[in-house]
Amino acid sequence: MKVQDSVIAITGGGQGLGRAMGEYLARQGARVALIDLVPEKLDEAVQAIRAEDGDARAYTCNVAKEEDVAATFQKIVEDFGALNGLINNAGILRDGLLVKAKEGKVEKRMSLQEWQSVIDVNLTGVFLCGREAATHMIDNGDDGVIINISSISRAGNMGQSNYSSAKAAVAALVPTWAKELARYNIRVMGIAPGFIETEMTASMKPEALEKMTAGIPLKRMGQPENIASAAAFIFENDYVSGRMIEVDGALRL
Ligand SMILES: NC(=O)C1=CN([C@@H]2O[C@H](COP(=O)(O)OP(=O)(O)OC[C@H]3O[C@@H](n4cnc5c(N)ncnc54)[C@H](O)[C@@H]3O)[C@@H](O)[C@H]2O)C=CC1
Ligand SMILES: CC(C)c1ccc(C(=O)O)c(O)c1O
Repeated sequence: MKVQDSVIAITGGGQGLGRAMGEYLARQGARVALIDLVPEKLDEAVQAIRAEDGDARAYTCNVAKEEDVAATFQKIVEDFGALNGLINNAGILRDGLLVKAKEGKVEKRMSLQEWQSVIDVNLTGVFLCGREAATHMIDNGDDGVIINISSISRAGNMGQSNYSSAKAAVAALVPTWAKELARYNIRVMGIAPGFIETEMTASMKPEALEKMTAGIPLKRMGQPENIASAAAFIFENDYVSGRMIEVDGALRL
C-alpha cells in the first residue's frame, strides 16, 4: 500500500511516538486522523502537520470507551471518505511491584486500579479500535493495515505486571488478526520499541539516563523517527503480516 494519499488513524497521536508517526507519515503524503484524550495536544500536533502543508484532523476520544471509539471512527470515515490504516499506539504506564515484604510484613503494592487502568487503555483500547477500524475497512472495500505498538516489556519486566501483560496480549493479537483479516486484504503487524527518546526520557536525570543507555547494546536510545520509519515500511511492503518488528538497539529484557 502506498503511504501517499492513504487515510491513517493514529491513537495517542497528540504527543510522543504517535505525534512523530503522524508527522512522518504526513510528510510522505498520508492523510492522518490523530486520536487522543487531550484536545490541546491534538491541536498542537495537527497545527504542526498543517504548517508543513500536511493533511491532518483531530479526534478527541478515550480509546477505552466503546461508544467513543465507534463515534470517532464513524466521523473519520465521514470526514476522509476512507480508512486505510490504524496505528494502535495510545498507551499509559502505572508501574509498581506486585507485592513487597518489609520488616516481616507483606504488602500488596500494585492496586487493582493500577492493573485495570493499564489493561483498559493498552489492551481493551487496542481491541476496540482494531475492531472498529476493521469493520469500516471491510464495509468500505478498502485494503487496510493495522499496526499494534507493543514493547520489549512484553517479555516480562520487573514492576510492570499490568504493562507487560497488556503488551504481550497486543502482540498476540497481531498473528490472530492477521489470520482472521487476510481474507479482507487487511494486513496486521506489530512494532516492539525499546527505549525511545521522548518528552518523558528528556525529563529524566542525566545519571538515570546514563545507567539506562549503558544496558543497551547500541549504547543509545532510539529516536521517534526509528519507530515512524518502521511503520512506513509496514505500509509500503505488501507481503509483511502477522509479525513483530523489534526496534530496540538489540536490547532484550
Ligand atoms: N517511549 C518509549 O520508549 C516506548 C513507548 N512504547 C509504547 O509506545 C506508545 C507511545 O508511547 P509514548 O509516545 O512514549 O507515550 P506518551 O505518554 O508520550 O503518549 C501517549 C499518548 O496517548 C494518549 N492517551 C493515553 N491514554 C489515552 C486514552 N485512553 N485514549 C486516547 N489517548 C490516550 C496520551 O494523551 C498521549 O498523548 C505506547 O503504547 C507505549 O507503551 C513502547 C516502548 C517504548
Ligand atoms: C521498558 C520499555 C522499554 C518502555 C520504556 C518507556 C516507555 C514509555 O515512556 O512509555 C515505555 O512505554 C516502555 O515500554
